[in-house]
Parts: sequence; C-alpha cells; structure tokens
Amino acid sequence: MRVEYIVKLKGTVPCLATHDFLKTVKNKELPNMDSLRQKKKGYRAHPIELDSSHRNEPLIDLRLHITGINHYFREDNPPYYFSIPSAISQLWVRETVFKKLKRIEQKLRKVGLKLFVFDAYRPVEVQNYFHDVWFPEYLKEVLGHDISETELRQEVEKFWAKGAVSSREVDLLSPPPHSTGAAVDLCICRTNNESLFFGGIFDDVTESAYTDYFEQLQNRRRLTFSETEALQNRRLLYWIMTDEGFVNNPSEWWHFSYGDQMWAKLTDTPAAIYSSAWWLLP
Ligand SMILES: C[C@@H](N)C(=O)N[C@H](C)C(=O)O
Ligand SMILES: [Zn+2]
Repeated sequence: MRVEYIVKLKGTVPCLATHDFLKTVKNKELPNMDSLRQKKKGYRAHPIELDSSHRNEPLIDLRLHITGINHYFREDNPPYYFSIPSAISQLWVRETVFKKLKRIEQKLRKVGLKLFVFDAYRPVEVQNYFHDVWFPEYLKEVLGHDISETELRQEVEKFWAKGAVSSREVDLLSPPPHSTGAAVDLCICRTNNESLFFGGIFDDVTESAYTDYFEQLQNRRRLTFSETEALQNRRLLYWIMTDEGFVNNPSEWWHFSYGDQMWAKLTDTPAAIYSSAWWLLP
C-alpha cells in the first residue's frame, strides 16, 4: 500500500505490478536451446510463400519511433571500430515487425525501460563482408591457417549467415535473414539510454552469445552477481519478444525475427512470409 501511494505522488517509482512483471519474466527459465539449435539447421531451405499478402509490405525506419543506431554504420562499434563498407544508417523493418516492436516498447516503457536496436535490414554487401572476409580471417587467426574450407564454413555459419551475389541479386527462396526486413538485432536499455547488462557485447560471436549461455553455466557452477543479472536480462528480452510472436536465434541473444525462414522453421509454420526486401527500399 505504501509503495503505491508513493507512485501516485512521484510517478517515477515502479509500482508493485511492474515489480511483479519483471520478477516473473526474469525468473522464467528459457526453453532447451540445444534442441532449437538443431531444429534451426537447414532453415535457408524452408519454403517461402513468395506471393503472400505480405510480399509488398513496406519498410519503416525504426529510428522514427524506437531508439537505435545502426551498429555497422557507426565507427564506435566494438569489436570492429570502423564503419563497414556499404552499411546504411537506417534501421528498416517490415511494417508488421515495426508494429510488434512498438507494442513491446509500450510494455517496457511502463517499467522504465525501452528497446535499443543495433541492426535491422542489412545490405547483402555487409553480410558478405562478414561471412566471406571478416569472420573467416578472424577464425583463421584463432584456429590456425590450416583449417579446411569445410570446417571454416561450418564455424562461420554458427554465427554469420551466408550472403548472396549482391543486394539486387538474392535467391528469393533463400535470402539472408537480415535482407528480408523481418530480422532485428536489439537489446533493452533504461530510458536514460543506459543498456541493461546482457553478459557480452553485441556481435561477440563466441558461445557466450548463445541465448542460454548462462542457463547452461548455472548447471555447472554458481553464477556471480553479474552473470545472474545477464541471465535474467536475457530472459526478459526473450520472453517479451517471443510473447509478441518473434522467434529468437538460439545462437545469438540479440537476434529476433518474425516471418522469415528461421521463424517459420522454428515455429513449424509451413512457409515463411517474407523474402528479400531490397526492392522496397525507398
Ligand atoms: C552475427 C550477427 N550479427 C548476425 O546477424 N547473425 C545472423 C545469423 C545473420 O548473419 O543473419
Ligand atoms: Zn541478427
């Protein structure tokens, strides 16, 4: 009773109901993600309904309504620290995806939080750079230059999806996820732009990026305070996004999508509803 009274006076102190909401989602365990990582395999061959009513759905620049900075466009973008060639400043997503994110944003605002978006529509040239150049070069340094091409590709594709010839020339039945306007990379921050702690930076493409990394770690040993915080914030992001129909890439805590091939494969939907969105760009 006393807390509710204070809320009415100041309006900034979270009320009992919001405490309950955060407590509930932060304590809700994530599903088994080893099986989801298995299920995800081969998602680029999953059917796409090319004549779906969503085919022409416009792209909206998220930045008009939701906080975000295109991570590949900016220069202060660890671990790269340079603007990736062909990167764009906009954060384009399909209209349906945008509406879902807006509803999530409204829920978060009620508890003093908001979304922060790192990337959305991604030019294929940026995808190709990471898949064909940046990450293979990094892996060769780490794993040794004598690694076979097949092994290298397998390692790369744990985290970076195969690209296409160019943004204009995409196989419409197998588009890179971020070329569809259906995929988004994001986290949650406080309304003062301070990020919640997720236990690693965006694009830390090691196993610590697995959404359930801390869930698995806690089965092996007691978590530190920081690790517990990361575990709970990943749960919050996961549940608030999936509650709106998004699917999480189980290998990356920050990657969610609605309507693309990964979404269809993981939700047992017979066909994805979005293919490449290149021709919809203004
Ligand atoms: C690594 C990350 N930023 C990413 O986008 N990965 C997914 C799988 C992709 O390449 O589409
Ligand atoms: Zn992503």
